[in-house]
Amino acid sequence: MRIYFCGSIRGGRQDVVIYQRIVQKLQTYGEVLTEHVSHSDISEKGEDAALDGDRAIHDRDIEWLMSADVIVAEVTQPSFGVGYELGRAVAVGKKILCLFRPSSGRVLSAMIRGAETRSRNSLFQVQEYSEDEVERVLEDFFSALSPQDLTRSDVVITGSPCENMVALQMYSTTLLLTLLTGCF
Ligand SMILES: O=c1[nH]c(=O)n([C@H]2C[C@H](O)[C@@H](COP(=O)(O)O)O2)cc1CO
Repeated sequence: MRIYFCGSIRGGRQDVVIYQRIVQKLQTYGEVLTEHVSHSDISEKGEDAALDGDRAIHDRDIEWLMSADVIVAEVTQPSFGVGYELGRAVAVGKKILCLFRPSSGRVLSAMIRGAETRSRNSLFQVQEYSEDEVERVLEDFFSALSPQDLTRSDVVITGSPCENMVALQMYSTTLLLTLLTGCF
């Protein structure tokens, strides 16, 4: 399983110790693409972007994000980058878990809390937790994952299989007619 972990960098590094615990636990389930987010030698200045500056970080991370099976984000420390990553992940229908600690005294953005869908197989979940229960919260999340959750597709198909079949047939017929009329 490919896991993309989101955590604040330029938004503030106060929670780096909890990021380390999360990444360590995530590594028992699969490959954590963004392990560096938990490294204590990365400061609020961000990675040493020797390669090609911020564009290289952005393009690399978006490529990882799109290839990930599941996204786990620690959202207690507000971060533009994490918010952006979550928005891009929602747009392509990724399975997302957001972790928030109410003990921080912060109030989570409505654009994160309000994105939660409450159906049984919800793609976007917000989980409140306290530090001592972080491993258990992750265990519960991963043990409830179903194969359907693990989509790597960039295309979100919203219709029922039957509706999609009808749409495909109509599309093929239109294409055929266009080709035929183009020939005469
Ligand atoms: O140096 C970096 N490396 C990097 O991978 N990121 C990505 C991963 C994090 O989940 C997210 C953090 O965003 P921000 O720096 O705005 O807090 O952005 C962000 C930065 C710096 O903005």
